[in-house]
Amino acid sequence: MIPECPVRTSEARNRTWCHGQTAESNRNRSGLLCEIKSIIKTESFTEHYDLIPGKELGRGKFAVVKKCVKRRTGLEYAAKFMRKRRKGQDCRTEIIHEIAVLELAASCQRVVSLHDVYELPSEMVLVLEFGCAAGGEIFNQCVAERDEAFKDEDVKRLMRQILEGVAFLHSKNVVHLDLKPQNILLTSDNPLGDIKIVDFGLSRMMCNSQEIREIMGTPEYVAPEVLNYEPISTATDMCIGVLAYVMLTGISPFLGEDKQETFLNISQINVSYAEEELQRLDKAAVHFIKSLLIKDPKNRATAEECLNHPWLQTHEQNAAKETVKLKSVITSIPEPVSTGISSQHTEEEEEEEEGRVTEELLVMAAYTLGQCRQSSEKEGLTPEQKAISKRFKFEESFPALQEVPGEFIY
Ligand SMILES: Nc1ncnc2c1ncn2[C@@H]1O[C@H](COP(=O)(O)OP(=O)(O)OP(=O)(O)O)[C@@H](O)[C@H]1O
Repeated sequence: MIPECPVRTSEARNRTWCHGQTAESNRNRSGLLCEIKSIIKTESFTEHYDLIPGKELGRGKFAVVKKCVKRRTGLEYAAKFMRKRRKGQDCRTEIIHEIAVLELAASCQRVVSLHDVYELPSEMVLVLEFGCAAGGEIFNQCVAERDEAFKDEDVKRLMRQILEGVAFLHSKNVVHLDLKPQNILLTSDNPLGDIKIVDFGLSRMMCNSQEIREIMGTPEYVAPEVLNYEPISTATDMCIGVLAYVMLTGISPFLGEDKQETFLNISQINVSYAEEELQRLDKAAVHFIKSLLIKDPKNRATAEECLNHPWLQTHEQNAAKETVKLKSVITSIPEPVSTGISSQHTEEEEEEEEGRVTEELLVMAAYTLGQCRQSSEKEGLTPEQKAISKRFKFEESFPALQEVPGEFIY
């Protein structure tokens, strides 16, 4: 069952992504959507919005994102300015696709929402919600010192939300293909808010009859099949395992001394589970990561499966599941033959009984984990292989793999 992604409004829930068209006719051959519902405004952007001077929210190779205020309402937004031509190539189609994907995900609260679209002579401007992404990138906490970094409980909550967003996208056959800490924003950083997924510039629509093979992504987060030029699928997004590793430890598991070493680490799934930062973690968290850092996409856990992973269950959910299991074990035990001895329990006996039940629950939980670990080792999950990994360096950011003609200069 696809987990229901929190929706914004009932109106948003009813939005369709392809007005009067089938999904097939709205998709071109490379997995790009080509129809949008948004009205592209051609009047002057600055007539309606004031750019906040000096407030650049972010910059990618394709875009610069600036904070702005809508004159009519006084509300704040993030304006993403995207150049239409990049080194002589018309990239408008890619921008239209990004708009279409944002429209498709309009009912999912875990995805940034699109407010307005403008077309200027050389750029398109995507006016995105800002207030809900005011806490910045989760990258900042990933590179912070341990005392300022995410607590394990925070990672669990945020990871659940990321997976809700990704499961929603996958249910619509969209693969993001660039999930990394820079593309997961927070609604606030103190107190820690909720996540918003941004940047659908590399995303693609999947369809059964068509194989997509493209070289794209960011080196540390790219999946082995992308490096091997093998077909891309929703499993390609499950580099979420890398995200979980980074969020929990501050270490980028595949990062090598240079790009080649990083690629080698990825293609061999050269990842160390012996790092000190991993040793202190809940075993279920490590098992979660192991279920995703797998070479064969078919063997990786899906977003839905991840959402049901024991690590991401709340204490209450885990306890409820164990109680159900225990009840089924108890009911399967045959009734004892009556001996004529009174079966009435005293209060002390009942208390003792409860104690035994708790003990039994703990044993069952441990057994479940042990079993999972054994089976994943059988599936060929890497033993403690030596990997070259290290903490992030602020200045160290690889360019996206895709050959992008020219830098975006704004
Ligand atoms: N809605 C938003 N609110 C606040 N900041 C944002 C918002 N959207 C994007 N940003 C910031 O701007 C950065 C660049 O945006 P985005 O990733 O969409 O651009 P891009 O050119 O497609 O990037 P890349 O080259 O990494 O693919 C983000 O990493 C984020 O820090």
